[in-house]
Amino acid sequence: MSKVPVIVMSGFLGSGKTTLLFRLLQEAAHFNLLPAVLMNELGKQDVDGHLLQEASPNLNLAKLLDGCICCSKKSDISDSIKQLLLRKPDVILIELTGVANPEEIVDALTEPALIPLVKLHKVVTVLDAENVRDYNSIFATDRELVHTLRRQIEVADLLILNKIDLITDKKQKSIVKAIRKYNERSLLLPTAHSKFDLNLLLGALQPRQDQHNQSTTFNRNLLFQKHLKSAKESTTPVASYSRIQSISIPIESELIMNQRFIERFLIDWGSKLIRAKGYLSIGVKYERLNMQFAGKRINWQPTSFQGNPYLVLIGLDLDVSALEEDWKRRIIELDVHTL
Ligand SMILES: Nc1nc2c(ncn2[C@@H]2O[C@H](COP(=O)(O)OP(=O)(O)OP(=O)(O)O)[C@@H](O)[C@H]2O)c(=O)[nH]1
Repeated sequence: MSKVPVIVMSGFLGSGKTTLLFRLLQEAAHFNLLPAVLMNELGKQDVDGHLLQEASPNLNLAKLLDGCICCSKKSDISDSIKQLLLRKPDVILIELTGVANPEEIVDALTEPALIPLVKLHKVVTVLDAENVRDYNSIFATDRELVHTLRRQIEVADLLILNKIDLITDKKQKSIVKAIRKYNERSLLLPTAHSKFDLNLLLGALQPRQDQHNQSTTFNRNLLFQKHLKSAKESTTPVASYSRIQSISIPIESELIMNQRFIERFLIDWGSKLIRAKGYLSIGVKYERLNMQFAGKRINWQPTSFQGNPYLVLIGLDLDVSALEEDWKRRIIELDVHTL
C-alpha cells in the first residue's frame, strides 16, 4: 500500500493557516484529490473546526483540542491519523496550533505505527507580514516561544509571507531579508489571503489509485534526517509553548450584547491577548456572528453556528482570574443596562 502524503501547516496564531486550509480544501477537487484534515486547537472550543464543517459537511476531519500537538500523547496523534485513513484520503492536511514546533509533528509521523502509512510531503509555514517582525521583541522574555517561532521558519519547505495587503513594499523587502537569515533555501512567497498557486503543494500529488512512487519534497528528507539526529542528540526536548494560555468563556444565549461590547473588551485586554475568536449572538435579533481577532484586527462574519455562544481568548502571561472577573463585571453592567 502506498503511503498517504501529509502536508503540515504551521505559523503563529492568526497568521492565516486556516485561510490556507480553506483554499486547499476548495482546490483539492480540481486536482482530483480527496483530502482529510487533522486540526489542532489550543482551546477546548473548536472554532475553526466548526467553520470547516460548515463549509464542507462531509469533510474527513479529526480534531485534537485543548492542547498543543507537541504535548498530545503520540498515541493520540497516531489514533487520529489512523481514523482519517479509514476513509482512504489522498492527502492529509494537518493544521498545527500557532505555538507548535512543526518538528514535533514530524517526530510523531515517524512513530512505528505510522511509518508504513504516511509520509511527510511538505511543511508550509504561514507568516503574518504585519506582525512577524515584532515577535522577537514582544516575546523576548519567552525564549522557548522565540525558539519555536524561529523553528517554524527554519524547517519550512515553503514560506508564505501572508497579509502583505497590510504592509508597504518597503516593509515587505525588509521582512524578506530578515526571514532569509533563518531560511535562505526554501521558496518564500508574499501573498494576501494565502492566494498562491496551489500546484506548489498539490500538483505533485496523485489520487491513490494511480500513484507512482515519486519523491515530491523540497527538503523533506533533510528535515527528517535533521530531526532524527537532533532527537537522538537531545534528551530534553524544548516544549513548544510555555506562557501561552487559552481561556474559553461561555456566554448565555439570552444575553443581549453588541459588537462594540466585545471589541471594547478585546481592546482593553489587547496588550495581553495574542488571539481571540468565538461565536457571538449579537443584538436584539440574536444574530449569530463569528468573530476573529488577530494581529489586533477584528473581523466579523455571519455564521450558521447555532450552539451556545462563546469566546476563546489566547494570551501571553494572562492573569486569568483578573480577566474572568473583568468579564463578569462587564456582563453584570451589560445586564443592568439592558433590563
Ligand atoms: N488583511 C488580511 N487578513 C487576513 C489575511 N489572511 C487571513 N486574514 C484574516 O486573519 C484572521 C486570522 O486568519 P486565520 O486563517 O484564522 O489564521 P490562523 O493562522 O488559522 O489562526 P489560528 O487558528 O489562531 O492559529 C482572519 O480574520 C482572516 O480573515 C490576509 O492576507 N490579509
